[in-house]
Amino acid sequence: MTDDVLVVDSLVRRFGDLTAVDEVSFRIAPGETYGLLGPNGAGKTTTISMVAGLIAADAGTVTVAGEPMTPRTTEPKRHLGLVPQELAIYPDLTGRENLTLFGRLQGLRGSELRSRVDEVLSLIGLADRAKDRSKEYSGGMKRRLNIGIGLLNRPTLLILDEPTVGVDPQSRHAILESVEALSGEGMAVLYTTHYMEEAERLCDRIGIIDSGRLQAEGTRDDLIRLTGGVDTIRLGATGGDLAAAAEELRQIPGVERVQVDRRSATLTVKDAPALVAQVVGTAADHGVTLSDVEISRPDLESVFLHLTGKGLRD
Ligand SMILES: Nc1ncnc2c1ncn2[C@@H]1O[C@H](COP(=O)(O)OP(=O)(O)OP(=O)(O)O)[C@@H](O)[C@H]1O
Repeated sequence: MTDDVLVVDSLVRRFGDLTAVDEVSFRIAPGETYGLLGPNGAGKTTTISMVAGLIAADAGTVTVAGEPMTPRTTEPKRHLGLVPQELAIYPDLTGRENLTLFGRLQGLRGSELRSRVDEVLSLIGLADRAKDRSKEYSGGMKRRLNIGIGLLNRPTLLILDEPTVGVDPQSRHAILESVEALSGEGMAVLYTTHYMEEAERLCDRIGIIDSGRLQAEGTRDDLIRLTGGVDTIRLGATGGDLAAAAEELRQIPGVERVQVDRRSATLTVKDAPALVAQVVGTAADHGVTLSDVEISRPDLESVFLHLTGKGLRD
């Protein structure tokens, strides 16, 4: 027995000679946001299409809320809210009318339908535009309405397929905030993206997917550790005795290496934000005048590069 909302076990899907999804396994617990992070063509949409029971798997299983999911099963689909990449809204209907129509299709009626539509409109930040036809909405507002449709049935598991692609910054912000709010209410979320910033901000755990295979999985910090990643602090100097300062910088606990040239020192350290004040203070004690201080830390882009030898946006 498991309490996990979603269990994906050794999922495989082929298209002709291409194995689009190759032995992918992961789990999502209640209230957890799980990100599938990978470039275009990595297999994200194909994976979630099997999770949502839209297409059949060639091998492997999907279990939603304890029940097996296949294209033929209906019961586990009640627990799902699927927000596809493509918009599935009626442009001539208002936001409210769209939600009401889809709510009816899902079996909601009367006052229950009206109150759920109101709740969803406020969740997606469209309450004040509810009476406008959706064709008058910005691209981002249309996407938010698309997400709203996926929320009507109060899903246990919400699946969002690259929900912020091509949206304006304001709508992107609103979408990310809604996902955080839903997750805060205990909803499990499966979120696909090729934006590492979104995976870092939203996801409790992240699966890095490329060429149909899950290359690695874990929290952001777990994944960063895979790179053997260390931080760097770079000091740019316009004057003072950098070499003498470097001798002392090497003695600071947590500083692993210091490389010095005429105008700069680069420190390899364990935790740059925790050490930067002491580093700057030590340099100042040696009369070093700093022109700039730069911290860099490995991110999920570095992890992807480490695992696959290429960038996320190649
Ligand atoms: N119906 C299909 N027939 C043939 N090949 C397909 C089909 N659907 C997907 N593929 C291929 O499977 C691979 C994975 O595609 P998929 O759409 O799952 O990737 P993705 O990570 O979601 O990328 P994107 O964000 O571009 O959709 C790609 O090489 C794609 O061309």
